Amino acid sequence: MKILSAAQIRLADQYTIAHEPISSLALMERAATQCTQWLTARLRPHTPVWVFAGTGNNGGDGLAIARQLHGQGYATAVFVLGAAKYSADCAANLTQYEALGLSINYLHHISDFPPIPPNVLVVDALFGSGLNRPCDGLAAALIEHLNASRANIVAIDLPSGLFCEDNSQNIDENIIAAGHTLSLHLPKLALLLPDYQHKIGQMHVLPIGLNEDFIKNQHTDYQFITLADCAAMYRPRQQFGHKGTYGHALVVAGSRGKMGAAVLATRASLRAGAGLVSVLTAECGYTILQTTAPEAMTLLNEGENYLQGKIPELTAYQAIGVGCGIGTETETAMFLGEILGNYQRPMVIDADALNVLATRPDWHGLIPAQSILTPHPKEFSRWAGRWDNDTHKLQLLNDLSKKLQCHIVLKGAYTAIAHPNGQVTFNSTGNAGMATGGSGDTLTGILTALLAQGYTPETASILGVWLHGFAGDCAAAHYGQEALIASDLAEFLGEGFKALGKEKQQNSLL
Ligand SMILES: NC(=O)C1=CN([C@@H]2O[C@H](COP(=O)(O)OP(=O)(O)OC[C@H]3O[C@@H](n4cnc5c(N)ncnc54)[C@H](OP(=O)(O)O)[C@@H]3O)[C@@H](O)[C@H]2O)[C@H](O)CC1
Ligand SMILES: [K+]
Repeated sequence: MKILSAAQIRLADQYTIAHEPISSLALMERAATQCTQWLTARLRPHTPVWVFAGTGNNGGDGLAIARQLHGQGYATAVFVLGAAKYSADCAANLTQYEALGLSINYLHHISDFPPIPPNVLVVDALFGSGLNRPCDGLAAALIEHLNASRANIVAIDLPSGLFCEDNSQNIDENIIAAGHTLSLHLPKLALLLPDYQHKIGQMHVLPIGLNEDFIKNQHTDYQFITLADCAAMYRPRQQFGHKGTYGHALVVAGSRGKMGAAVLATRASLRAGAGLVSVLTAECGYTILQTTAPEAMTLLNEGENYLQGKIPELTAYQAIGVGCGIGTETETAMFLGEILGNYQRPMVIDADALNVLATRPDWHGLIPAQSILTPHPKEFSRWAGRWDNDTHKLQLLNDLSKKLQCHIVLKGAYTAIAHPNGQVTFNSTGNAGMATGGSGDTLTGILTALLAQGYTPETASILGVWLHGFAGDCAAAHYGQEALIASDLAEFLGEGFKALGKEKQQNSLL
């Protein structure tokens, strides 16, 4: 699913209107219907709904939603901010709403702002993708008033006051704090970045039938990965495959006290479909690994408590995942340097391997091109320095990806993957329950297994992050987010592969 700019979305609107063809008013009606259906599927009967509308098409959406809800028996009230020039479709919906004998409350001054009763649902239709300057004056005052009311707010298209892309100059209190944001047809970049998640709430993308061919031809550096996208990348098992077909993954992980990281990465690698998995760890982990991951071969190095000494022959492995729980002892750093110096295929580099390399920039040239690095934000800041806001962070992510020619998976909600070609992929799966120790080790195992099976690094990075999050969603549905632990993730990976297979099969029948 592409992430388009506000200008591109407007072009998609116009193209759809011209080529479907459909009138802009009918397209607005279609958008409103999607929002109304979303609302009525969740509203308790007879919940009063108060729509705060602007004078543009976002406001037009709001007025159409209010009319549709009224038609379904909901008690609605409409408040229009100012009475400046209305867009044609907003004016048309004003007329239609009034034609029902329903009154419109015009807000000209702060004194016009109504107190919001606690049981009212507020629909925010003040501004959408047409916001072209930070909110101020009466608009800012109304946003502050609505936020202060602590009402449940559903934002149409965007929380009013939030720009589609760059909010680096925005002011937090001038943005609606919504519990849910109904993004029309495509997500906007700002809805996928952490800075304003407290304003966006849960994002829902509602299709409104924009012309897909037009969208497909639009260039964008940003994509939001979905089940359909991943199914297209997924390669189901062939009948005559054998374990050699699916590669040999090497997990280099673990040290005394952090052997669980090696177990999690190894088990995830097995569950993610590698034909063979070996795990290279310190001697103290031998019995642990042989017991918890008997399907994997355990290699020992010369270190009792952490990796050190001579490295094994590496040519037998189609992929190596290194870093989980290895610690940052000097001998371990030397061991890592040896591995980097003797392996040229793309690797997965995570956790302590990232921390070791962050302090050794002179070793960065040893990182094989197209490798997959998987920092969490703190590990990333050790590589890229601090950032002021999400826009700056994305720039740093892109810069590092291009500099190293690697795929950088910046874990978070939503996980963002910067690719060396300048593209950035945002993941659509996962939940807060996955913010638990060992979740990253599991992702490293998955990515290593996908590389070993011959997926390209770009595909492996996207598919692996999606599978990891999908397994997390299944685990959260089963255990609840609080009770979800990292070892659950590998157990639900199969659900992700089954979902991909089903989606692929359905599409292939077309
Ligand atoms: N394809 C789709 O996604 C569809 C989206 N729809 C809805 O349309 C809006 C976008 O509508 P638009 O009319 O372009 O703009 P807005 O409604 O977001 O904004 C209204 C006008 O407000 C003015 N403006 C901008 N910034 C401010 C500000 N800070 N303070 C005050 N006023 C502001 C601006 O006019 P100016 O003349 O003042 O510049 C805007 O034009 C989209 O979000 C969807 O909700 C369609 O309904 C269906 C298809
Ligand atoms: K809005």
